[in-house]
Amino acid sequence: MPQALQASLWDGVDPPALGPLVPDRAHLDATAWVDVLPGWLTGADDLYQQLADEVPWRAERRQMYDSVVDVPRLLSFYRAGAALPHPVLAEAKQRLSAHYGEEFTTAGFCFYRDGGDSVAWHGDDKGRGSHTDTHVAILSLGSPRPLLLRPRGGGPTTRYPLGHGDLLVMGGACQRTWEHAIPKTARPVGGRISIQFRPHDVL
Ligand SMILES: O=C(O)CCC(=O)C(=O)O
Ligand SMILES: [Fe+2]
Repeated sequence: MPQALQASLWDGVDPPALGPLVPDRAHLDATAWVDVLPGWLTGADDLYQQLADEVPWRAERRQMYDSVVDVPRLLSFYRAGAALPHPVLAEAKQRLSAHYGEEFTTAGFCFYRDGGDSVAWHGDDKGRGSHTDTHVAILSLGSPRPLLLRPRGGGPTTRYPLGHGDLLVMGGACQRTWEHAIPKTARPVGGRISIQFRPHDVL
């Protein structure tokens, strides 16, 4: 039986639904923190497949020193005001805005097709995040992949496993004083879709 069909027989009877928004906070240091809520979104097997099939994914290429290389993941960006591909994602955006007291306006989608896809160490600091405390909320679907965090000045790496339906929110000074990454893995992993909700001018 194909994997996608099998998954939908197990889980497809339940529509996607968000549970209570009661994350656990870990303080990375005095000014940066991470909130984690495993399984915030349930019943999302069909949603994962719908997003994989229907989001207008783009493959990007970027200048890297003197060559142009493929960005190792597929991307799609829903700007402020754009209709999201499923109502439960609009609900997630609205509930995150109410909970964190800052309006999440945009949604970035990343599709990690397999363990060869990744995002290198970076902060979301091409905007307000370079000088202002803000939030970046990540909803993870599909195969589990760890999100790594490390202080910019150097120091130990912390690993947050992100599974199907899990929420992770980076807050405070996290985008300018810490870096995050999704490393490649040689393990055989399936696809993962990450949805990043960001406030105005956080990129
Ligand atoms: O895949 C993720 O959850 C993180 C993606 C990310 O850090 C970014 O697109 O800025
Ligand atoms: Fe990021």
